[in-house]
Amino acid sequence: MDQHLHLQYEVHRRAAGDPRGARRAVPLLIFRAGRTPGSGVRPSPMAARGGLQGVAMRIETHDAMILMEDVGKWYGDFHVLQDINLKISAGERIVVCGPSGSGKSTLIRCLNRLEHHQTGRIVVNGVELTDRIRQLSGPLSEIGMVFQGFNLFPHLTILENCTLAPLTVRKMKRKDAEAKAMAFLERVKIPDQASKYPGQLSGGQQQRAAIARALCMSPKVMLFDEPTSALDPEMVKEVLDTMVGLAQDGMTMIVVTHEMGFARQVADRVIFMDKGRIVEENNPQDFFENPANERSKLFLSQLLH
Ligand SMILES: Nc1ncnc2c1ncn2[C@@H]1O[C@H](COP(=O)(O)OP(=O)(O)OP(=O)(O)O)[C@@H](O)[C@H]1O
Repeated sequence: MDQHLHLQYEVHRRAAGDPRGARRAVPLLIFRAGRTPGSGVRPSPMAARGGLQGVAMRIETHDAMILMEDVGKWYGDFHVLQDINLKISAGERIVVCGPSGSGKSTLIRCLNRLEHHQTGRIVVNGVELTDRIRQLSGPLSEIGMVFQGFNLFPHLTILENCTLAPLTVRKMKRKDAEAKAMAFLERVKIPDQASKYPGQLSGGQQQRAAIARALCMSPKVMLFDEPTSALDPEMVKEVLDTMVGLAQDGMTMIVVTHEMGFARQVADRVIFMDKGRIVEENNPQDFFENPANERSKLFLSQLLH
């Protein structure tokens, strides 16, 4: 489970000291949300000084919302992602599956800078993710992520969880942010939980609140990392139904899940990973009925037993 929920605050500042004025750089300064109850939101020391942490430059990727080219990543000596090549268009629904430890979470965490790749290139929404961009910010803040463990702020109400980023990152007026949050809480069918704290909700309700919170930032793409694995079986359906609704609305989605029924119903493509590689990329019908890879066949047969 991810313990590090960061919110990114974007501060636009003209690049200082560029005598030619040719590089219209937009420094992206990152603040970190307080992680202890009551600590509120504080800028990192560097951000408080107005320091430069990263420079984003728009890259033309044609119709690709997400582009991964020969991406590699290591944890120490362990090669966790190898030769990852992936192109995802706006509106596509991708399900990523594979055995435990195959690198699925790491792959999607690289897309929003919770992890850093070491080789190759990742471009998200026209922005290349370089080492200088430490976390999502600017155009990348339009990526929503939903974690297995919900990661709601426990000391904030559900409504406050949903309005925090729109108020601080998007600078929305409180009235508008709250109206938007309530609209999404209605959509995920928990408007009556708005004034409660996460600990007072069921797991399924917390996960739907987490989805509503992500939607409040008007994301262009949503990443889901095993969103139902921590839920009791009776709560899985309510979360999957919410995700199916999002898919039907045309949201670009990358979903790491073992819920193969969801994959069959929703996915445009299924990506199967093994030992850090994408070993099969197929439409759901072929993937489930005629998997091309021996490892996928074994994986699917084990799921059925
Ligand atoms: N921070 C880390 N440091 C070292 N190794 C890590 C780290 N995070 C993950 N790993 C290792 O990298 C491999 C891939 O992990 P990852 O979580 O991406 O796999 P996964 O396919 O999502 O697995 P699961 O289905 O069990 O969640 C695993 O062997 C894991 O132990």
